[in-house]
Amino acid sequence: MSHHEHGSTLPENRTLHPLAPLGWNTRTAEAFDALADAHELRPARVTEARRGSVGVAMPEAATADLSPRVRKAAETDRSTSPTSGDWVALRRSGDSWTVEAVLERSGTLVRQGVAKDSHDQVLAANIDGVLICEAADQGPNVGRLERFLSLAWASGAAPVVAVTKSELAGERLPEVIELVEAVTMGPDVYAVSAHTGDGLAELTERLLPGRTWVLLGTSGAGKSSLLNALAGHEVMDTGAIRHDRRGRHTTTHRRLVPMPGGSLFLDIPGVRRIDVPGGEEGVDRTFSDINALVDLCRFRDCSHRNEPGCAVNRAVDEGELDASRLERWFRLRREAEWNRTRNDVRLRTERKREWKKLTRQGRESARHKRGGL
Ligand SMILES: Nc1nc2c(ncn2[C@@H]2O[C@H](COP(=O)(O)OP(=O)(O)OP(=O)(O)O)[C@@H](O)[C@H]2O)c(=O)[nH]1
Ligand SMILES: [Zn+2]
Repeated sequence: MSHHEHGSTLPENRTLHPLAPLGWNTRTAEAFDALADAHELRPARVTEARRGSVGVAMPEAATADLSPRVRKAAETDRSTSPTSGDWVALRRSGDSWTVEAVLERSGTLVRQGVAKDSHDQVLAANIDGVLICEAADQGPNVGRLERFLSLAWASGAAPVVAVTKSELAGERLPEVIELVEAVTMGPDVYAVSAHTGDGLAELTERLLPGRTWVLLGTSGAGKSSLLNALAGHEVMDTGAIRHDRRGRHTTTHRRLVPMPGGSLFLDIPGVRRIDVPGGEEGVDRTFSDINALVDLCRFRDCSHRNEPGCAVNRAVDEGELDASRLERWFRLRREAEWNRTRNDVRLRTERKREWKKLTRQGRESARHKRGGL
C-alpha cells in the first residue's frame, strides 16, 4: 500500500487521507500526481527548514536531504528552497530520504530582502490564514497593524486579527476593538484572552480543519499563550518560560502545530519581528479606503499631493480621511515599491548572468558536437 492509492481520485466518502491532518487536499494531491515519477515518491510536509535539509512530517517525523537538482535550483533562486509548510516529494534510499521536488505553492509569506543584495525569503508556504495578534493593553499600534495587514494580504492568505489579553483592557475594550476595526476594514476582529478564555470559542470557529495559519505579532503580543489556550495544553513556550532560559528565541525551530479542531499553525519565530510591508498589492488592499478614492481623482496619474480634482486630498479636507493614515499609506507604498524595484534589478542581473552561462554552455556543447562529427 502506498500514499498514492489514497490520492484525490478516491471517492469523497472514503476514510481520510493519512496526510489530511497535515493539510493535504485535492490541490496538493493533484500537484503530486502530476509528477512524472510520483509512483516512486512519497509526499510529506516540511515542518522545519535547515541548511541543505528539511524536517518533514509524512505523517511520521523524518529528515530529508535536498537532491542535487533541488539544491542547484535553490542556489540560483533561493525562494525555491523548501521551506516551512511546503509540500515535497521524497525518494527513499535505504534509511534516508531525499527531497526530489517541491510542489507548487499556494499562499506564501515572503520577507522581502532588506539589504541591497539580499534575496526574498519565503518564510512559510501553503498558508490559508494569517492571525495577527495585537495586545489590548498596549494601544493598538495602528501603524504596526497596517504593516502586518499588508504583509498578510501580500501572502494571498486572509488576515484575521486577534486583540489579545482582552481582560487587561477592562472597560476600554470596546474602544480598542473599534480602533482596530477602523484599521482592518474587513478582516474579522476577535477579542481574546488566553488567561480568562474569553473569545476563544468564537475564534476557534474560524480555524477550519486542514487550514494552515501563521501568527504575526510583535514580541510579547501573546501569540504563544494564545496558541496554548486554543490547543488546550502547552504546545508552545511562552515568554515567561523563555525568559528563564539563556537568551530569548533560542527555540529557532519551525513547527507545524495541530489544533484540536483540525487546523494547523506554522510556528516561525523569525516572522515575529518582520516589519516590511510586502508588495504594493498588499498595501493597497490594506488601505482599500484610500485606494477607492484614487479611482475618483481627476488625473489618472494623480500623486495626491495637492493636484486639482484629487479625491484623496478632498477626503482629508472634508475630514473623511485621516491625514496621518494618508501619510502612512505614502510611506508603506514607497517602501513596497522600493523593495520591488530593487528586487527587479537584482533579478534582471541574475537572469542575465544565468543566460550568459547557458549560452556559453550551449556554444561549447555545439563545438563539442561539431568536433565529434
Ligand atoms: N493578562 C494576560 N497576559 C497574557 C495573556 N496572554 C499572554 N499574556 C502574557 O503576555 C506575555 C507574553 O506572552 P507570549 O505568549 O509569550 O507572547 P508572544 O507573542 O508569544 O511573544 P514572543 O514569543 O516574544 O513573540 C506573557 O508574560 C504572558 O503571560 C492574556 O490573555 N492575559
Ligand atoms: Zn489624487
